[in-house]
Amino acid sequence: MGRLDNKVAVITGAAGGMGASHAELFIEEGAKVVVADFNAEAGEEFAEQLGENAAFVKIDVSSEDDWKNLVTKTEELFGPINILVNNAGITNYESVQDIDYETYQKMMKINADSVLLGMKYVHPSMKKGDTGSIVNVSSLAGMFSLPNLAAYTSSKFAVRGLTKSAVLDFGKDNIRVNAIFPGVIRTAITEQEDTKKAIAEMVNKIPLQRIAEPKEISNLVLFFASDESSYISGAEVVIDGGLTVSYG
Ligand SMILES: NC(=O)C1=CN([C@@H]2O[C@H](COP(=O)(O)OP(=O)(O)OC[C@H]3O[C@@H](n4cnc5c(N)ncnc54)[C@H](O)[C@@H]3O)[C@@H](O)[C@H]2O)C=CC1
Ligand SMILES: CC(=O)C(C)=O
Repeated sequence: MGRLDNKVAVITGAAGGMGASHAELFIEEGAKVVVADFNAEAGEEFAEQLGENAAFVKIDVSSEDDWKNLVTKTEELFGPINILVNNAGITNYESVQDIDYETYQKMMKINADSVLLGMKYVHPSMKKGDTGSIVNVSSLAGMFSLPNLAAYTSSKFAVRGLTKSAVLDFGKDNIRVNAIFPGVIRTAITEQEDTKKAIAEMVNKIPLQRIAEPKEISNLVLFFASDESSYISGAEVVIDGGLTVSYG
């Protein structure tokens, strides 16, 4: 028996990075998975690799119309949604004084507004089942700021706030909402040329002395997605190899 048997899951940003790792694990555990991403080429290929229990649906997570379409398509393919992982996100390494307003707004739309839209439009579908689970992906930068991360930090603090609001608003529908706060994980985001130096400096400070692999985050997401966490809502779990001990 899988830990997600009979569950329908939507994972945003699942064409690559951590989202793809979550999708693989969810499929192994018996879920039906919608790989939701705006990278259609990678997303389609990946969903095909995952097999008949996966499908790709194109979405720009900052578009209201795309969310409506995603919910309709998911229900047509697999039925009502039980699990939503709001994972898609982008980074920007600029300071408060240097960032231009347009870039700031784009970051907020993709990283934060997307979480509001996802929860808002998936909620009616989740209510059709007995229970639901939403996992919102913040970051260490949703707990503490780091230099030159003005927009990213704002957006990830917003994810934390939106999670708290949804815990209160969705509890009566037996929908649980939790947030995770990853540290430094090996994906395209941390491999970018312009960020390598900053990332290396962070990794030096990690008590476990290494970067994390995506699968290590997927194990936590799986726990929140499954019924094993049936009485957990509003949890905020930092998963960072101990890095934030020295921030607190
Ligand atoms: N990699 C890291 O060290 C950390 C990452 N995070 C967060 O984890 C989440 C996943 O990050 P990674 O896997 O590292 O990133 P990634 O860059 O490897 O993957 C992100 C995925 O999101 C998709 N995406 C980007 N914008 C989109 C949009 N507007 N609509 C739909 N899909 C979109 C991309 O196509 C890509 O498939 C993000 O929210 C990120 O902020 C948080 C803490 C640390
Ligand atoms: C990319 C990110 O969220 C970091 C390094 O905190």
